Amino acid sequence: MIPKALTIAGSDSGGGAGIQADLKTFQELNVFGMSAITALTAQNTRGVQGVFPASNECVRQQLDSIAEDLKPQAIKTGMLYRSSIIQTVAEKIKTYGWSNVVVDPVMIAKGGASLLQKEAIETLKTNLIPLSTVITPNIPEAEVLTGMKIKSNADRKQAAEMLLVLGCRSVVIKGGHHEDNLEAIDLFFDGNDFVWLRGQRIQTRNTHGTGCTFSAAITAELAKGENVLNAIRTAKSFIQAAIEHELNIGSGHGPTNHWAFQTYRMGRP
Ligand SMILES: Nc1ncnc2c1ncn2[C@@H]1O[C@H](COP(=O)(O)OP(=O)(O)O)[C@@H](O)[C@H]1O
Ligand SMILES: Cc1ncc(COP(=O)(O)O)c(N)n1
Repeated sequence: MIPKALTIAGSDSGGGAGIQADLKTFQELNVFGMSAITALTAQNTRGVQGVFPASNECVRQQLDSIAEDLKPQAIKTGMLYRSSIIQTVAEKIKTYGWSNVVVDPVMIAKGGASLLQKEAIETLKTNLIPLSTVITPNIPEAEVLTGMKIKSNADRKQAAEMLLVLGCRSVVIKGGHHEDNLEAIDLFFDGNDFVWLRGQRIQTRNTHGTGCTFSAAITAELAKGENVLNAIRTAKSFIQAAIEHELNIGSGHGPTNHWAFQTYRMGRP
């Protein structure tokens, strides 16, 4: 069976984050990618110039069209923008019984633009996170979701425990925003074990779309039937290669290199 994955997210016209990063990542991991677009953004490596959200009906119909004909073995959510879109997505996940749900709680673009309305945070917590297999907040997102400051490793563990109480089955709190300048370390927790996933920190400004790419790689591996921790380990290796082998595209925060994992880690077939 061909593994198929669905991304429910925003479009990044610059090609480095959002739907575009997700589909490129699925493709690189040999997974057939599908998409439901929640918002169009006018965006490049310098920032977000415009946000044009889709109607609820538009999101609903995309999800129905996919579900009626194609069965994704895993799905991810990225930019959802407003509360009613989150509600629509949560309803459809339940209606279609979709499993292997990765929720990337995208809130703010690296340049500072808001990709999620403030009043939608509560809906994310109550409607969508309880349906998820894994959520992948960065440190600032984990702080918003828990209401606590995260500085030390002990803080991060405590935040992971609090996030599990929201009803997700597991969590990875990503360390890209941590002040450690030698390593980028992510923390996985599933209610039993804490696992620290370490990687060398690359000194670069080309980190546009790292979070999208990381969660898409987890989704692709889940679609193939991998368990959550193995999926996260592969995703960590995928994003490490994508940051390390930088492309230097654009004059701002450039995209990561989505073909680096295949080319340098796996060797192209
Ligand atoms: N400079 C870097 N060098 C190596 N890995 C990084 C770097 N920045 C982020 N990462 C990794 O990329 C992934 C995405 O993390 P992060 O940047 O925190 O997410 P987001 O894009 O949501 O803010 C994580 O696995 C993180 O450890
Ligand atoms: C449409 C869209 N979705 C998500 C992000 C977040 O990007 P990042 O992965 O760098 O946090 C973005 N900039 N644009």
